[in-house]
Amino acid sequence: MSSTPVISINGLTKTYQSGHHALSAIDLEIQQGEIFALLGPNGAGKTTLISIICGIVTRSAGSVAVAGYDIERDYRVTRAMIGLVPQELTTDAFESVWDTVSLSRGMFGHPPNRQHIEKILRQLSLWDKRKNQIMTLSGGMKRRVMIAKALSHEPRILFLDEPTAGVDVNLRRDMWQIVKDLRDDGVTIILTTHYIEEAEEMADRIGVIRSGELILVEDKVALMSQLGRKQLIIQLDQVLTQVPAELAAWSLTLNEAGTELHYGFGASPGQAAGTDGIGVLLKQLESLGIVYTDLTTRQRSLEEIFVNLVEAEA
Ligand SMILES: Nc1ncnc2c1ncn2[C@@H]1O[C@H](COP(=O)(O)OP(=O)(O)OP(=O)(O)O)[C@@H](O)[C@H]1O
Repeated sequence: MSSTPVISINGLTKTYQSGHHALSAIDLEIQQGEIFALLGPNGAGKTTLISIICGIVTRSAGSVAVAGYDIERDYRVTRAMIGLVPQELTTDAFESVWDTVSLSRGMFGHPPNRQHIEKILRQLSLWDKRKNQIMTLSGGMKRRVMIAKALSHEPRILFLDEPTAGVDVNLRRDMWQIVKDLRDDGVTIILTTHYIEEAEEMADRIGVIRSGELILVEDKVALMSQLGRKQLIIQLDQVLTQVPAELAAWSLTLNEAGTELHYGFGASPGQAAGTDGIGVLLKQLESLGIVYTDLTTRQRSLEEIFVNLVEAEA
């Protein structure tokens, strides 16, 4: 991945005519060739943000540049670089797959290019359906047509607004593969999602948006290792009524039944670093005559991290 920002957003603010503040001073840079997932609850401002970049909604303040071009002053240039797959399916039901996708290319003023249309239809497994009317396709195939339409004018950047909302597990996995293949072709991808699993599976970076504020932007792996502390569960041979005072320094917690001690460790400040501390802890338990029957560790998932984050900010 190069470090050239393909999208630069500065102080972007949106207040709808109703007076609703949908976005507050968003600063964000999207790097060329990355998959960026915008995660947030309903009404957080995800669609508003991508609609502004795509020129569908006007900004109230701030600036957005795509490859250095301003999205309002140089609208035609920036819009031509962008493909948008909206949440709602918008296609003419009576048109054939081939005509729909070809027509979409023409709307961007591009001359016909049969080879390109064939390539994307094959890539999206739509080639065999190219003569079919859209209305005869399954929901999953219709979604693929939406992606094909968005790719028809060879955009450098593809926005996917909740690409897998309401689709079954198999199709979701197919979509993930399609998105990764597109990234391998050099397309920068920005997707919005409610599904943490989706961000965890696909994204290089994750932005969390809540009530119009971007509360976090982080590399996925770094995010998971910074926040994803591990937990050691010590199964006890006896029932304790409380954590022994001698172990106070370890910030242990006892489960309700008194049969398990829980120890959080990892990269968080103030905690014993790494796994070295565990050996010391276990020796100390032994010296206190506390017998354990089993040890397990678990890593927090991005889902837990996300829920904690949104709750902490609330
Ligand atoms: N045209 C509009 N006029 C007034 N308010 C709007 C308009 N469009 C969106 N909003 C409000 O702005 C806020 C952000 O909406 P937005 O669609 O960007 O959220 P979202 O994060 O995409 O939500 P979802 O996950 O439900 O799609 C919401 O409170 C919404 O009701």
